[in-house]
Amino acid sequence: MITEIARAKLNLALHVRARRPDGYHELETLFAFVEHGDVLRIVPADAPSFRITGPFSGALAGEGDNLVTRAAARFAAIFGGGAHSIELEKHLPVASGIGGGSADAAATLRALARLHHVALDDPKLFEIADALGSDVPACLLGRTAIGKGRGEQLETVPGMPGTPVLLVNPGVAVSTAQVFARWDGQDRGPLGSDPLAGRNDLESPARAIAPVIGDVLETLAAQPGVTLTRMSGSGATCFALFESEAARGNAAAAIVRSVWWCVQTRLT
Ligand SMILES: C[C@](O)(CO)[C@H](O)COP(=O)(O)OP(=O)(O)OC[C@H]1O[C@@H](n2ccc(N)nc2=O)[C@H](O)[C@@H]1O
Ligand SMILES: Nc1ncnc2c1ncn2[C@@H]1O[C@H](COP(=O)(O)OP(=O)(O)OP(=O)(O)O)[C@@H](O)[C@H]1O
Repeated sequence: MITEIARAKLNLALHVRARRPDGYHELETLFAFVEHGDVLRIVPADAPSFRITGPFSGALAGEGDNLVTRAAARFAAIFGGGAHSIELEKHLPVASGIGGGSADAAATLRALARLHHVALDDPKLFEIADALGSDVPACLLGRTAIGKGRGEQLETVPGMPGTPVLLVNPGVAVSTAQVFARWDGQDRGPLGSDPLAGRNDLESPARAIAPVIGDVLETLAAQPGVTLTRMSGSGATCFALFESEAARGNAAAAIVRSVWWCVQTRLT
């Protein structure tokens, strides 16, 4: 059995530069990953099977299609390898800006590659990832990186491993396509030499759809020891970086009294 962690993705900064004729947007983003994530278990089997367990399995129960099974089908079409029994233990909220589905698809590709002796840097794996979604190549790479284009042009950069992080989601699912559609079309400039001094251009359109995001950001920014507060991706999950684990713990204790999903983790 192969086990892979599908780590949550954060956009430490996300600059939207242009709307493209194909309906996508040109981005400049700083991708980072945290320790917390979904868990994927894959074992070769006589017949294919797929089951979802874990605290957020219910949100996906009614959907016949899943990025995990799509990734497995595309892997099989290119590399072969037969049937598998797959379990996805869902810990990340769905449609929440931290790339849960993308991380699951990437973890599926990594697990199958390990099982069938395909090199993790095989360009065909990246082609499969690219076809599955804009965030999947970054999740396959799984390292701190600047992303350009649709998000698939990646350049690794030094990360800040071990930095204490608090993830907070107010329990509102936000559609990525709807948030991009509300972007006002104004280019506010590139990522600078310090991307952490940047911004998330999807924050304003996401807040128009889910105003509670403003409350989350305000609550996080008010916590002692916070060094950065921002929304990730198209929302609604927001994150805060802290100067110490103690400061993060105190913030989590204050926030956990609300009904918001709140997880203490670290950057990888
Ligand atoms: C917001 C981010 O999470 C930032 O990392 C990504 O840009 C979104 O990545 P994703 O969920 O993997 O996105 P996809 O599944 O490729 O696209 C979902 C929808 O988001 C919009 N989309 C996505 C990526 C992009 N660069 N421009 C877009 O306009 C499109 O309407 C698309 O139909
Ligand atoms: N394994 C999966 N986990 C979560 N969502 C999935 C999965 N497979 C398919 N989906 C579909 O993908 C949609 C987006 O889910 P996901 O959790 O990846 O969004 P997200 O966190 O907003 O991603 P991003 O940050 O890439 O925009 C869901 O509404 C769901 O219908």
